[in-house]
Amino acid sequence: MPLSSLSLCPLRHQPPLPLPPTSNPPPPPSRPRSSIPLTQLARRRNGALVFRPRAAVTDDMAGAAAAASPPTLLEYMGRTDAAADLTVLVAHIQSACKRIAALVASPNNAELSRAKAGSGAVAAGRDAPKPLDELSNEIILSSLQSSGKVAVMASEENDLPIWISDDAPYVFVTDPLDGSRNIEVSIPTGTIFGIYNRLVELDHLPVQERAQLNSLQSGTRLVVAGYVLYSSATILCISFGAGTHAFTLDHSIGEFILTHPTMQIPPRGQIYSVNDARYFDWPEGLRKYIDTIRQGKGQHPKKYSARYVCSLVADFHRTLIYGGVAMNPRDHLRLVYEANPLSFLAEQAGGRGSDGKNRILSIQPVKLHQRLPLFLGSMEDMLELESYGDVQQKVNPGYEV
Ligand SMILES: O=P(O)(O)OC[C@H]1O[C@](O)(COP(=O)(O)O)[C@@H](O)[C@@H]1O
Repeated sequence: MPLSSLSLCPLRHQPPLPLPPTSNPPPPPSRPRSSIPLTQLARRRNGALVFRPRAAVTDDMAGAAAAASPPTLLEYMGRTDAAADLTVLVAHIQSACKRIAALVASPNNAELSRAKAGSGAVAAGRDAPKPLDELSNEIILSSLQSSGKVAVMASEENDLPIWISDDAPYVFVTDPLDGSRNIEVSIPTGTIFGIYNRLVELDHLPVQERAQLNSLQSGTRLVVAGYVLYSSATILCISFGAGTHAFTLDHSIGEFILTHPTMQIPPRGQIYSVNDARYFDWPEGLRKYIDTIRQGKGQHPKKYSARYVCSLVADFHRTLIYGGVAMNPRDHLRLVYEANPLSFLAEQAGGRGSDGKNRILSIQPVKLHQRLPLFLGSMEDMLELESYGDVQQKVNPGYEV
């Protein structure tokens, strides 16, 4: 079924846009994995697996390289005790994200954005969904439908959760394309998602109520959390509740390959990430914290550096690898499909996700699109930040840029 003809989702912004012709390229011809031997594996100090070119290749070396090849995402799942249903679902999610990766890199993006601007949607402001948000949402919904494994999808792009199937085992929450306001200047974007078990005890309820309550599960009940970063590399980072692992899309074989097994956020980093144009709207505690670490007068006696992409997945991904804190102090980000999955990944990597006061995962969602401040990062940096007490930005006038 063509995505553009989907009609069962109550999209906030109708009509659905046609997919650009280059959004779904045929997968590259697959190559036997044993033919990777032009590279050899090495491990970086931060734990990432990297490939180094080989000078010459013999059959023995090819065999050894095949044996040492890091697994694809599905091979990895096959080696764990992942449920078959979950593997099917993850296979569909990764396919959807490969399509979104192609979409965000498509030369048709500018044209799509101009078409939308011409339709008057710009008047809805900087937070108005962009065409690619809607297309990404359709791509994900369509793959969940064909997986047969999802009962309900709750998305940033839909006012209400969409009931898909009565008997399917999982609940899927997602921000299909975060950071899309940056798309015209090719800044990284990302998909965020979480998977819960369907609550069978709610099966007797009317469908809308069932859909809502299934989607409002506490983050502590997440079965899987993940994001896909669309940047110079396309990286799928995922946790099944036993560590956080990242897989990098190898375009030559069309597969996500394990590159960052069992990630650990350094207990302390030296980077803070925040939109500090908001400095004068910040509360005293947050200003003091930033002033202190900038000068190297905090618990860590080094001057901190600033990095801020303004794309949550990119800022979080950097923080996961280098450590430090990624801050969104105003109540702007969404608990259910942004803060919860990212906090789960942070915790599984030894870090912390908080709203400045409380652990994110212990906040019970009461509304699907509930917003809150979000702080993610290294354990020691997070505890130091929270010790300032007053770090949530209450003044939130809405910003034009
Ligand atoms: O404007 P601010 O306060 O810097 O907020 C930026 C944050 O908002 C986001 O763009 C998300 O906003 P949307 O959910 O409206 O796309 C994040 O990617 C980013 O971290």
